[in-house]
Amino acid sequence: FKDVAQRCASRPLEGRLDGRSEGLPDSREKVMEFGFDFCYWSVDPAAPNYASQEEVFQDLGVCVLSGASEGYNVCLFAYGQTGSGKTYTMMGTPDSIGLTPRICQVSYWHLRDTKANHNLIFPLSFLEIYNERVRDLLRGAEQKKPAPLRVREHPEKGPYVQGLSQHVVTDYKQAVDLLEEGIANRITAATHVHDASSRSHAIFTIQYTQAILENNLPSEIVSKINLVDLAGSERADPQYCRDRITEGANINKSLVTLGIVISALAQNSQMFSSSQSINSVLSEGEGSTVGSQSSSLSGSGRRQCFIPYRDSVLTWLLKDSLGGNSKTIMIATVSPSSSSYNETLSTLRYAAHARNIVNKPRVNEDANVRLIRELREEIDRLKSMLLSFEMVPNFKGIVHPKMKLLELSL
Ligand SMILES: Nc1ncnc2c1ncn2[C@@H]1O[C@H](COP(=O)(O)OP(=O)(O)OP(=O)(O)O)[C@@H](O)[C@H]1O
Repeated sequence: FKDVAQRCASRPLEGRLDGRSEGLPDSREKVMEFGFDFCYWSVDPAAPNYASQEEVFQDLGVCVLSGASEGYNVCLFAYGQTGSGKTYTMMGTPDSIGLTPRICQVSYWHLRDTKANHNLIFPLSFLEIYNERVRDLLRGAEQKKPAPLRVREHPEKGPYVQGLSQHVVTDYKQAVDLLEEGIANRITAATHVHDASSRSHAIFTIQYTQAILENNLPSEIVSKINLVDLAGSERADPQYCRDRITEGANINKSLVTLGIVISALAQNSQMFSSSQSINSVLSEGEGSTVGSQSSSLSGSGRRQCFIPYRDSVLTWLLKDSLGGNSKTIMIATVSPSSSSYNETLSTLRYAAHARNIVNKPRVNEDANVRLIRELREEIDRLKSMLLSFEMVPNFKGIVHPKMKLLELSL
């Protein structure tokens, strides 16, 4: 991703974890290095380097909001082992609200400030993926046991959930009520480390919609903000009941697929950037004929990896966020406990792969407005061509067939 950040948001240890860490030094003394854009420590609120929710919001949440207001799709997702602080970071607690409500809060401040223009609207939706099925978390009491929703793919807009409810609310209070309703509907269960572990992946989506006037035409820029709280990446304990084991297997399946997708995208991005640098070296050295040679080199060399987005509902739904038109931030949460060494290492490796992905975000322009802009640019280009023909002395008085065509097309 272009803007990957890792949050090493270590939380205070709970009794059970504490007991197992016992402050013993870790025997594995090999130093491993991982890069990151931001690193936060949130174990002891009294520590001078303690990172508050506000600080995390100022770094990451503001980035999300500025990307969306510029017209880009933005995705922020939290990945890490069970109990490491994903839900705390994404949602927070009533006393310490997390990224999602803060992003809503600032969005609705914008809405209030620009209300006179009626140019902003933010439909919200909230879903969870549980056992590879999509559930609408905002269906209310109307459906006791809602049928799973189907994922479909639009040729231009990409994957979407058919029948997912969209809620247009007008202030922060209503947005937070919806968020709380969704969180309460989410499936949680006790695991060996966490009493209320999220057993599903949750995706809260804000359709950041701006009505604008471009080229004197009313148009809309719709940027999608996906805020994703993943289920914990832990191994299923064989002593759990059957439901927990099935859940664990499905969580692992989707997280393993996410890992494969991230690795494949990272590999493709690296291949692309190395073929770009070969191209530039060759073209610098050998002039114009080399371009075709080098492209065949990269073309006939290693082939781009296939990206198995459809192997899990999670990766299918996040297809654009992971490898397409989106600015994406990954938050990796890790526990300070030495008993979590392996999980921590695997989380950091996951994040290190994600850092290599280069997405291609673009402003989501209205298709008609884009067409008009492109046509105007084409007219300007043709006009300047015409002018340059007229300026060439030999062409004075001679009606070149291309000029005739140009005049006709203008
Ligand atoms: N930085 C923090 N400061 C204070 N409390 C925290 C912090 N991070 C997490 N906690 C608390 O630790 C507990 C577990 O955190 P949380 O639910 O966020 O974990 P999780 O990674 O989402 O777990 P799971 O994957 O099992 O859902 C919660 O009670 C939460 O409030």
